[in-house]
Amino acid sequence: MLTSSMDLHRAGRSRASSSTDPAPSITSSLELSIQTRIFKIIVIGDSNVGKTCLTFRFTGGSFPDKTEATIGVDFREKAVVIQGETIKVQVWDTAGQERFRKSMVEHYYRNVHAVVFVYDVTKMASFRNLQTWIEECNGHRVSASVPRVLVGNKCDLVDQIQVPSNTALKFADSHNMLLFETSAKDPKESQNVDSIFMALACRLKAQKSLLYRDVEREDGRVRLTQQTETKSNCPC
Ligand SMILES: Nc1nc2c(ncn2[C@@H]2O[C@H](COP(=O)(O)OP(=O)(O)OP(=O)(O)O)[C@@H](O)[C@H]2O)c(=O)[nH]1
Ligand SMILES: [Mg+2]
Repeated sequence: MLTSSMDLHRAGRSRASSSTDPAPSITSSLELSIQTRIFKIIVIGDSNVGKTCLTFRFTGGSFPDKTEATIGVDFREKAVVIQGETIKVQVWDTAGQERFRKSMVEHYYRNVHAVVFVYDVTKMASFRNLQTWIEECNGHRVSASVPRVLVGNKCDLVDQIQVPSNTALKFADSHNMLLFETSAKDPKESQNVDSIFMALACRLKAQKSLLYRDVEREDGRVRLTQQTETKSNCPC
């Protein structure tokens, strides 16, 4: 799992103060946690469409040399600044293979803030299967107000494209989703990959104020309870 710059920053601060007085260190670390909003974004789609590579490109800024099928889920995080506010984008890179995801599905959809559906532009079957992924999402009571986007990946394989852009666009329109066609592999597309997650983060910031109010302790761990309220439009 990658660590966000916010995590490093937070760890640094708490280490610095803990050498003199451990009590303020715990307090300031907790205050920072409370102040930082977290947007949970899940990435869904067939196995091999490039979910891991896309999330790696966004959070790590590169294309992984080698990937293996994701088992369960991999968490990746990135701190982004939107209109002066630092927000932690928590990306859930889910498993596409049924055998590696079945025990995790409930966790994927719980308290999700946005959904990214991915298909492979060189595999028509991965595009057709989107309907099944959308049904699974709807079946887990994900509210219609949760933003969803469609991503056609592997656009660098120009000679192998099977899913025409206009077909994908029609599908996206009919499901009220934005369409991004991109490549996790092509470094020239990296800004486009970033814009998928940034567009969602901006939209979420405009929609909601996720306030972390009630701090509970459970099994020795601190759990932050979130509350949602409406906010003004984001000009991003
Ligand atoms: N040419 C090209 N290959 C890609 C791209 N993105 C991913 N791949 C390749 O596609 C294969 C699968 O990528 P992954 O990111 O592991 O796929 P996944 O969707 O996470 O698969 P699961 O974890 O099994 O669900 C790997 O061999 C990647 O190198 C891309 O944009 N272009
Ligand atoms: Mg994967």
